[in-house]
Amino acid sequence: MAALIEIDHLTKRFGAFTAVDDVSFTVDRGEVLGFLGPNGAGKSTTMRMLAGFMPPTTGTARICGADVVARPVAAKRNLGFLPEGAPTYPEMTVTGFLAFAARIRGYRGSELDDRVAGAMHLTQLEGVRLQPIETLSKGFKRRVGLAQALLHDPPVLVLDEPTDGLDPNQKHEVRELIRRMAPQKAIVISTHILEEVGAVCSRAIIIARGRVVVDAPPSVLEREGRSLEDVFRSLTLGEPAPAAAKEAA
Ligand SMILES: Nc1ncnc2c1ncn2[C@@H]1O[C@H](COP(=O)(O)OP(=O)(O)OP(=O)(O)O)[C@@H](O)[C@H]1O
Repeated sequence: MAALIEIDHLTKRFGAFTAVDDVSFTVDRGEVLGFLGPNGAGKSTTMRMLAGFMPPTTGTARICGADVVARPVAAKRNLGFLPEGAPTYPEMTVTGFLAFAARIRGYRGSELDDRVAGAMHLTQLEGVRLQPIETLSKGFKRRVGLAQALLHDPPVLVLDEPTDGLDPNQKHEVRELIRRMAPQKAIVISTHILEEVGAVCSRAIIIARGRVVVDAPPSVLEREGRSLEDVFRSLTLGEPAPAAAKEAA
């Protein structure tokens, strides 16, 4: 069976600048892929293209077999996407926004209420349910975005920095949530927090200047007595990949 996420030779150019350069990878059910790279490496651009929010210049992305450009509705039905930053519609309350998102997904009546309550429970938002999003702290706004991505319990999750702005307890909760969901889903998370990769990811891709420089399990990257931070620094500053990581790629 095909992987739930299939990215094939994806490239994005902004004028003469190539932000994402011929990126290919697949993610199977049960995998949590950590997407790493320095600022400006092309992580968010890749995730936006995968989520169907930005058209690629060339290449394709498929979610559960549906091309995100040719069959956007089928692809999005199976996708939960947490974009960078805060959710739109800042004047809406948390429940109002989640109910709106659930209606767009086709839920009505008690099923809609159950979906909203379930997503708020998973992300521990009950205490702020009636608060306008614009009055929430950064961490709570992030969790509203995450709740929106989880509403329909999709098989594919694409989460752009899911723990950004969260306090240590909340980071722990979100990592636990990702771990719990992992066996049933294909999950991609981007992060700058290297310890998060060891904590939740079964595989890591490091991207630099738009290109994949390594694709391997964190345990393979950390072999030979090197920390993930050392590996990240050497790969993104231009050194060749360690032999073990290349073999796994
Ligand atoms: N709409 C756009 N127009 C022009 N350039 C863009 C656009 N969006 C992104 N870029 C450029 O593409 C490159 C990759 O950006 P991207 O946001 O994907 O990086 P990133 O790896 O997510 O970085 P960060 O870790 O800082 O979030 C950057 O140089 C960025 O300035």
